[in-house]
Amino acid sequence: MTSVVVAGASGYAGGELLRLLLGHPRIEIGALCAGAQVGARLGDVHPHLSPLADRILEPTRPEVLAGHDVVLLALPHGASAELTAALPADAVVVDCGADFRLTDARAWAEFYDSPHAGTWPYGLPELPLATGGRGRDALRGARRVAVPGCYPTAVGLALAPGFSAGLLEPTDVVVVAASGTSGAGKGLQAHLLGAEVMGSLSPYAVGGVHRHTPEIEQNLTVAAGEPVAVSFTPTLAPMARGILATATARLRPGVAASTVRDAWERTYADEPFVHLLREGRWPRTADVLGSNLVHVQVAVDERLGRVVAVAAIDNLTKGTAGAAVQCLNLALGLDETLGLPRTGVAP
Ligand SMILES: NC(=O)C1=CN([C@@H]2O[C@H](COP(=O)(O)OP(=O)(O)OC[C@H]3O[C@@H](n4cnc5c(N)ncnc54)[C@H](OP(=O)(O)O)[C@@H]3O)[C@@H](O)[C@H]2O)C=CC1
Ligand SMILES: CC(=O)N[C@@H](CCC(=O)OP(=O)(O)O)C(=O)O
Repeated sequence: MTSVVVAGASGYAGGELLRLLLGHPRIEIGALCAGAQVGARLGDVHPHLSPLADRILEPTRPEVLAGHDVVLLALPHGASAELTAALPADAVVVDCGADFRLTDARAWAEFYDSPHAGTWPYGLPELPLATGGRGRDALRGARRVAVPGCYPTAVGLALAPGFSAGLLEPTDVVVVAASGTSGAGKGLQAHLLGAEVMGSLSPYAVGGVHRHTPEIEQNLTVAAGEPVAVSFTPTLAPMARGILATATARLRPGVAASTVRDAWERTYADEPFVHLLREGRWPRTADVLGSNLVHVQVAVDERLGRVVAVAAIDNLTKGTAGAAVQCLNLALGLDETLGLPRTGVAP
């Protein structure tokens, strides 16, 4: 068995990590670490995790994290670099935060307003690379992994097939995506949730300023092999979980609708978690809840010569914790799908 410590165990992403790890056949759950809630019973923080109810939250210190084979970090941005520096080089560290996702230090400084910690292998196994192969090629055996942001996962998987097949113009990409409130973490204020979020759809970070913009561009640039620019607008939706990303891009001249469908079919034919829906069916957040699935659909707006691609994920599963477990599996040389649900919860 492989021992795993979870830092940020009292948060939403930490709770989802533990839910998945409880069903993983090769993992033994070690220490559960937290910040302000150190000393609390896990059952009081996450009542849905009954098998771990009597476990006590421990401080997030290097000496508590060390001694485990795998360290899963689900902490606020900026906390990972110092902690990781104190850990053995051969421990597998998988970071759900943003600190090590971007390759461009200038983009990091612009969007995060802090020094760039560095770049780790990027945890999107399905992302087609311009050089051939997929993101997973860099994750097998990795000792450090940066788990993607939830919006970049949905948008990247919606559009990457068109960019890697050279079908789309790189300069006119528009994305609008809606997220459930758990995307904001437990810190989202209760009065906002009750009075203002529930019962309304609310755009935020409008005008190209959301910090996932450079990460979305980075992923599509990797797929295209040339710089891709994206106009991205996120929206907060009155639901606990789920992301629905709707992305449109201009087709290069002369590209036929059948070529578009073929590119998406070829890209996802063998992907265990990406399900390209039958033509005419559209992704819905409810269909992927609690699973590591990505539902994708694509259509051509023939009048305007644009592709419209839609992806749905559960932001806490494929958008964070499921991706972390998928990367952990690859890093450890295990079957990539171990411990990861491929069925949702309905209704
Ligand atoms: N929610 C989502 O959909 C996604 C989240 N992520 C990323 O995952 C990470 C965690 O997010 P999320 O779970 O939503 O956030 P939460 O706010 O729900 O949880 C944050 C966790 O970090 C702990 N923590 C906070 N400050 C410290 C500290 N100084 N030292 C030790 N522990 C600390 C908290 O512990 P305590 O409560 O005890 O203080 C809590 O366990 C973030 O980097 C986030 O960006 C990534 C993709 C999607
Ligand atoms: C609804 C909501 O607020 N969502 C978060 C994204 C969560 C995520 O992916 O997290 P990272 O912070 O790890 O990049 C946001 O827009 O900031």
